[in-house]
This record gives sequence, C-alpha cells and structure tokens, in this order.
Amino acid sequence: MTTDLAAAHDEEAQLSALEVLAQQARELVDAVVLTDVDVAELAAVTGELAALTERLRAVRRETPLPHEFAPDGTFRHLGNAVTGACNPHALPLRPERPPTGGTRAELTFRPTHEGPPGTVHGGVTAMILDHVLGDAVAASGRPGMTGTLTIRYRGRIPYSEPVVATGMVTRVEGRKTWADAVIADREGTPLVEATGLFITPRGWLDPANIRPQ
Ligand SMILES: CCCCCCCC/C=C\CCCCCCCC(=O)SCCNC(=O)CCNC(=O)[C@H](O)C(C)(C)COP(=O)(O)OP(=O)(O)OC[C@H]1O[C@@H](n2cnc3c(N)ncnc32)[C@H](O)[C@@H]1OP(=O)(O)O
Repeated sequence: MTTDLAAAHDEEAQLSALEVLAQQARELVDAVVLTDVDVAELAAVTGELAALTERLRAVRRETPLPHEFAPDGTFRHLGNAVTGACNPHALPLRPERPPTGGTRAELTFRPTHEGPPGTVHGGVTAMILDHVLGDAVAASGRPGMTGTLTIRYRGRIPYSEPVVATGMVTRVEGRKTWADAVIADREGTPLVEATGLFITPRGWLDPANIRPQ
C-alpha cells in the first residue's frame, strides 16, 4: 500500500514536470515562429534541439497520456491535442462548466496560429470549436464523437488578444446530440460560430464503459 502511494506520488511528480516541459516547448515553438537570429545561430540551436530530442526519446510511451481520473477525482486527458497540459500542441484550452450549463473557455491565440495576415487560421479555430462543442455535449451527460461540424466565419480572430468560447447543447435525439458554439471578442461580438452533431458510440451509452483506458 505504501509502495502504491509512493508510486502514485512519483507518477504525479513526473506529470507535473512534463507539464512544465510542455509549456517550455510551446515557448520554443513561439520563439521559432518569431525568431530572426542569423544562420549560424539557427544551425547551432538546431543541433542542440536534435540532442535534446534524442534525450526525450530515450524512454518512450506507446501512446500519448490517456483519458483518466486524476487523484482528486477529476477527469483529465493530459495528452489531448486541444486541452492537454502535457501536450505542447495544445493551447491548452481550459474549458469550464458554468452553473447555467454548457461550457465556456477564455483563450488567447498566439502568432503560431496565424493563417491569413494578422488572423488566426480557420482550421485552428474549427479545432477549438469542435472541442468546445464536444465538451458541451459531454457536460450534458452523453459524450459523443463529432459526426458533422459546420463553421461560419463572421469576423477575423486576432491573435495575442483574449477571446471567449462558449458552447451549449441545443437538441438530443437518441444517440445524436446537437450543439452550438461561438468564439466572440471580449465585447461579445461573435467572430466564428459552429454547429455540431455528435453521435454517442453504442459502447459509451453505459457510463460504466467510459473509463480510463
Ligand atoms: C474511453 C473514452 C472516454 C471518452 C470520454 C469522453 C469524455 C468527454 C470529456 C471531454 C469532452 C471531450 C470533447 C471532445 C471533442 C472532440 C470530438 C472529436 O473530435 S471526435 C473525432 C472526430 N470524429 C470521429 O472520429 C468520428 C468518426 N466516426 C465514427 O466513429 C462513427 O461514424 C460514429 C461514432 C460517429 C457513428 O458511428 P455509429 O456506428 O455509432 O453510427 P450509426 O449506427 O451508423 O448511425 C447512428 C445514427 O447517426 C447517424 N450518423 C452517423 N454518422 C454520422 C455523421 N458522420 N454525420 C451525421 N449523421 C451521422 C446515422 O445516420 C444514424 O442516424 P439514424 O439513427 O439512422 O437517424
């Protein structure tokens, strides 16, 4: 028992350190996107990064960190591409579940996410909205997989400025759940809107099956 507790403690310490590394990796990506150092310095940094990459590859997991319950009982997916604190690809988005229902997240895109000049790439906002819709659907008690996703781009989303994403379930019919989501500026002006149809796989109908893998 004591050994189990010690092992769990070690694992959480490793995850905390990995979270810090992931944040540093995000800083690195941002630095790469904006750097203007000379050729010799670019080559020197590339060499150092190659060496660091090999050190991380020395001991590997077979898959990204899984869906699981944290020691405090909350559900987490630290390897998630959108929300995963341990995944440098993730913003990470931090969705909250307001008492009024649905989901809400404040976020700030970075220059890394640029598509058109001064504007966040439409595929990046679609990815965020897919997750916000999915989180709203999960919050309603029936998690599902995206079946269809419709996006309407109404205004350019700037990076380096905070925006707000919200999502809400609009209809449920058997295993199908529809939801609406929007990314708006701080004044509430909608910039990108989304509608999604989520299908609950048969195997997820029994909540007892939605367990960590
Ligand atoms: C251990 C797991 C733990 C999970 C816990 C979750 C916790 C949540 C926490 C936090 C929130 C997370 C939020 C995540 C957000 C991100 C979500 C994504 O990006 S998901 C990735 C992209 N989507 C896919 O990869 C789907 C790929 N497609 C499939 O797997 C299947 O096609 C699936 C499950 C969508 C449907 O397969 P069938 O076999 O269950 O469906 P059939 O029986 O054929 O159809 C059922 C009904 O649905 C319609 N339908 C099926 N697919 C449709 C589609 N693509 N579009 C529209 N309708 C569709 C059919 O026409 C049918 O309708 P009729 O009953 O006849 O009226």
